[in-house]
Amino acid sequence: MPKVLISDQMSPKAAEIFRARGIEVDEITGLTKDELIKIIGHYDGLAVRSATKATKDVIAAATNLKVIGRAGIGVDNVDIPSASGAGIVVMNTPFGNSITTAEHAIALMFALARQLPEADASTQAGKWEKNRFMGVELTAKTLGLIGAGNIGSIVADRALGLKMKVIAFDPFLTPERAEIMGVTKVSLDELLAQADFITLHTPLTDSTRNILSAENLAKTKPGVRIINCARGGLIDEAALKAGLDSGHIGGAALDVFVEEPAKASPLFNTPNFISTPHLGASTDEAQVNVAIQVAEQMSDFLLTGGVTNALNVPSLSAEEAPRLRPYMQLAERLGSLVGQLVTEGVKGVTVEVEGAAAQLNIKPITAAVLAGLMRTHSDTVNMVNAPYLAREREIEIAEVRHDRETDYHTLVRVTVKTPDGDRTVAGTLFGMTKPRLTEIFGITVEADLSGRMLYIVNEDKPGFIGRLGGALGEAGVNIGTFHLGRRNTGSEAILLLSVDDTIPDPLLASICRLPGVKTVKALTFA
Ligand SMILES: NC(=O)c1ccc[n+]([C@@H]2O[C@H](COP(=O)([O-])OP(=O)(O)OC[C@H]3O[C@@H](n4cnc5c(N)ncnc54)[C@H](O)[C@@H]3O)[C@@H](O)[C@H]2O)c1
Ligand SMILES: O=C(O)[C@H](O)COP(=O)(O)O
Repeated sequence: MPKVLISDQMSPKAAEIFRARGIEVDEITGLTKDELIKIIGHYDGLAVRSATKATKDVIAAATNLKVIGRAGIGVDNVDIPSASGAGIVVMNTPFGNSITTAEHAIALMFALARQLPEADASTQAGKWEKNRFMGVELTAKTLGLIGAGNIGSIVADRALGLKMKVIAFDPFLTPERAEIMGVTKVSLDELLAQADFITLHTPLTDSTRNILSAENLAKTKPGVRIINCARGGLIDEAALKAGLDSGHIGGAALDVFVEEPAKASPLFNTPNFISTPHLGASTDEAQVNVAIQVAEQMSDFLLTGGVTNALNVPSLSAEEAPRLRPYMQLAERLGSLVGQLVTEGVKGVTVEVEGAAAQLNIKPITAAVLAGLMRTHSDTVNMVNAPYLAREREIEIAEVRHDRETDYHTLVRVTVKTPDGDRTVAGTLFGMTKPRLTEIFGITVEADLSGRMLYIVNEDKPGFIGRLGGALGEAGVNIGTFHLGRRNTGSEAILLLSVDDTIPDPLLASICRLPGVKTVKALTFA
């Protein structure tokens, strides 16, 4: 039974779903890094929000971990390259808390416009400072969105409802999408110059870090009010403090900080500054949404292989998974076959699908080919990390879907480009479930690829099979199955035998010395 650790505060719905699906769950929050490292090896899945840091060290200790699920959007607390390298799927729940976070941004915009926290504190202190808190209307003001994805779009929709004009800077926003959203696409400088309110809704990346730098803050309209419910690090906090102190910035509301938890910040107690402790996603509705979603996604993956919202592996629905599984097995074996037979450096891999296979999601098939191919050289390769390792090794990957009639109902063909030329193998599924080799390096050979096998290329001359059988028999090696193919009569033949025992090296050497033998290779398939 798979075992999952929930290491951050999460709606009880998550644990309920795991248990209902037959998965064992431990809920242990507030773990230190060392405590997490000590126990993570026991788990197949780790469910987190933003408090748990799934760092390189944690991942190195996670010897059984297969999936990390983020109940929320931002995955900057998960070292994805390390997870990919370790073959761990990382998934998030990209929409479950979007409305809630957008509403928090709008709430902070109202709070800034009317200085609600300060007015509240003053009133409750018995001061009744009616003249001190003069606000501004939102109607007809310009809201500048930096980032117009899921959350930015919802903020735009709500702001348009408030009769604001909305402009957006987002390099990936198409003019068509901007029109549908009812916003004007602008450059960053135009946004800085025009916006009365600026709200940030981008991830923290190299291109967004300090996007509101001292230089950019200086380009904003005097009195601008700024909201950040996305990620700490998008705004230069020292420059923001200076802008608030000088009065150039009329107000700022931060839900997120460079250092979290932010227990001491120079921004605290600055006039016109509002803060909340990373509450963007904190509503009952959003937390139930993300908890249900993460638990369903992780359970699907652990129980059926279905992949949804993964950041480091192609998606594969729970319905697709059972149909694709035999193909992935076939693909993995074809990859493994070429991986074991091709010794020269692999420069490229082409995966072609024909017949029924051409109707399927090709990405997982390719990932399985690469996993099989590279597993020959590494025990830690799997479908998750194989495409990354291939890219790292500068292996060119191509995928081709054929629409033509074939001899087989369904076919997967793998061609590996090597310095000595292309090497192609192909296979089909018997009864749509059983992987079966159909072609090896241009020669038709039908065989199961499983267990221990012996691959031999020899001159197609009489007497060879008898001599080979004799050599194996004398060494006490039992032949399970025997498959034969040849290019032309009397030319080159290929023999694929399944054998019950490991073939010792001296026996391989003596088979190599049999007259007419060109190549001998012992193969193993999972
Ligand atoms: N405060 C919270 O509790 C909370 C809750 C949910 C999400 N978030 C954060 O909000 C952010 C946005 O979430 P989302 O769901 O809208 O993400 P999203 O991926 O749907 O949208 C992000 C947008 O940013 C744009 N973008 C990327 N680089 C950019 C750049 N250099 N300049 C301008 N735009 C750029 C992208 O094109 C995209 O449209 C994420 O960082 C997420 O982690 C915070
Ligand atoms: O990216 C997110 O989803 C938010 O930052 C929410 O984080 P939280 O789950 O820790 O509240």
